[in-house]
Amino acid sequence: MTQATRAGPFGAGGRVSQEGAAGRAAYIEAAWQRCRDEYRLDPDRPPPGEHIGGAALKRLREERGLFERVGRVEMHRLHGQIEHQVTQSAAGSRYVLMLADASGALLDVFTDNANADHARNANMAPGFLWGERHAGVNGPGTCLHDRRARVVHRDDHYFTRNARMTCSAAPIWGANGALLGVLDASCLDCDDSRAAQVPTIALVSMSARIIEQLHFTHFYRDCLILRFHERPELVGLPYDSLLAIDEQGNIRAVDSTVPGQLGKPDHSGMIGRSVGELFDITADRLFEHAETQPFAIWPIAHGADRHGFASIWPAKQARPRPRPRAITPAPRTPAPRARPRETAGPSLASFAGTDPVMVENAWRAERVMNRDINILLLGETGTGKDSFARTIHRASDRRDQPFIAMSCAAIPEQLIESELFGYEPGAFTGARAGGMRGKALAAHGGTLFLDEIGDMPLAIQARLLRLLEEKEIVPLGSSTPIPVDIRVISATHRDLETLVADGQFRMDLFYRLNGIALTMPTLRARTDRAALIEQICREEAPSPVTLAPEAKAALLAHHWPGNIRELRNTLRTAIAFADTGIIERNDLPQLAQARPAISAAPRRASATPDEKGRLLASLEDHHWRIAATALALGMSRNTLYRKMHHYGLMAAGKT
Ligand SMILES: Nc1ncnc2c1ncn2[C@@H]1O[C@H](COP(=O)(O)OP(=O)(O)OP(=O)(O)O)[C@@H](O)[C@H]1O
Repeated sequence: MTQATRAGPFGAGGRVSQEGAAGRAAYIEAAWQRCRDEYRLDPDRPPPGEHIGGAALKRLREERGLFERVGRVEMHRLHGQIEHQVTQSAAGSRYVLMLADASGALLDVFTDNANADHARNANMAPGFLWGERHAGVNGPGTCLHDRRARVVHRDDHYFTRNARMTCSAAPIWGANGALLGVLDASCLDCDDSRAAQVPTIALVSMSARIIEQLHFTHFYRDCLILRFHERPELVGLPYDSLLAIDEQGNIRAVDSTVPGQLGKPDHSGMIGRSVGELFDITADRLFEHAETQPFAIWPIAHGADRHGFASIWPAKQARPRPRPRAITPAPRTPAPRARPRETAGPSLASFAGTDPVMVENAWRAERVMNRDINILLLGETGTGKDSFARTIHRASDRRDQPFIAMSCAAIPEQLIESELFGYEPGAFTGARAGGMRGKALAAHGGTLFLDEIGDMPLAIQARLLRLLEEKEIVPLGSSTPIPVDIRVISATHRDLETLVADGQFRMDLFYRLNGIALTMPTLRARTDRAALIEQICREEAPSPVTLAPEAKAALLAHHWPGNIRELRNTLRTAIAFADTGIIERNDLPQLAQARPAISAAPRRASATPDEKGRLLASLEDHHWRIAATALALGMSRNTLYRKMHHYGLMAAGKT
């Protein structure tokens, strides 16, 4: 068939035939229609194959390292299996296997030497884009669009250059409904009928499932994995369903088969719930199983009439499970409080807890943290932007390099430039004799965290943009640029788009910083509030404490305008007062009283008339010590600095 005569399912002239072209599936017709009407592709004029470029491919592979690694192992196995079970050809397989991410970019290609040139000429090489928009109707592209396993047989392909192939492609799902990518087996020069593809698509779908499971169990290696199926002989095989259970006994993630197995529409109502809410087993019993009978298979029920079998796989990277809180008051000995260290801290998954928004944030951060993509963290004060930035840094491949934080709100405007870019000796009056390196250079090789980026003075924004684009700095008083290799994470509670609209923030800088924006949920919106309260109690208490039920109820009901920071401060104080080792409701007096206007008001609300006076009084009470004043007012130091700046409050003698 020549290009001129290829009509596809539309028939000659591009019209959709009444009954569809002979034997073609409806999904092929729909895909042709998309390519023609939506993507404006001409079947007779294929564009050249589109490649994402070497640097982008390198970043993509770094970012999808785990996916590619587990994919490659399985592709190797699948290739051998297809060769023996499907082609049964002594001359070797005619199949090329492809693994692509969810955008259709090929990450890996596997074939034998005989097909390697053919595959390369057909753009079957890492970095080429096989989404429908670039490659017309094809196995990986149409599978990704439809999110279902698809066979695209010979003339089903939109472009002639692919019309001798048959592709069998299956989606690969990540945790909590995310699409990871696609696995495809393409038979080059395929003479078999469409029906003959049935064994191939079955094998590809099974391999996609195996990749899903390997990825899931590895990604959640610090969790217990609960595996279940209605038939005991299928537990532990690729047919069963997987849940990741954290050390509190809460469901952190579910794989793609769980909602169907439990008769739910999707995963959303499950994340963050205790395992006991879905199954007839308590968290403690589950942990006991993990310790005493790992991998054993036992009956389990979910819902009144659903019975099945389960086994528990212990965490591969175990973190100690907290012991149940002692009810008997423990003698309280003063001990130094563990302070968070920058070099040690939770993994991304455990920082996220089980709140679905945070789980999604961690998932997305993991995907970009090793790429040249700037991360913008948004959210109210105290929601954990700074802590999340540090966690991302620790999880990234820059973890052994510096993490340098700079708050644009805490530094006087005239000093931000020199703090960030450094200066040469004698650059200005009052400069240090030896000059200063600046935060950007100090972060070389690591991460620069720009907190309160919305407060970055307009005058300095152009220099910051240059830093981000050119990856070099010019210290004040110098004319020689210094190359720097930094990853930038910025954070703000402010609405940057409004600042851009008001002319207070450069649009080009906004887009540059906003490679990916992650919004931190407020504490009151977090579904894992109860677990966070327990966790912070453990972190803050020198010896075990128990929360009385009324105290717990009050903590859960509180509005938390200061978010996790306020919660931590509240618990710290309560622990200090709870002499018996039990936090009672009256150890939480601040939850009862109406909150002072300055901390109860939303961050962007206009100030109350007496706010300045209240700030001044508190500053004086605390001898102008910023940390102590901020703590007493229930706000972050950044917020306090900003308000002081706003009201022109300065300790006598300071300028
Ligand atoms: N996931 C978490 N688990 C435990 N504690 C947390 C978590 N996230 C934040 N915190 C605690 O909350 C407090 C505030 O966190 P952080 O400074 O990161 O918030 P922020 O959003 O950067 O605040 P601001 O915008 O006011 O600077 C810190 O004490 C931190 O330890």
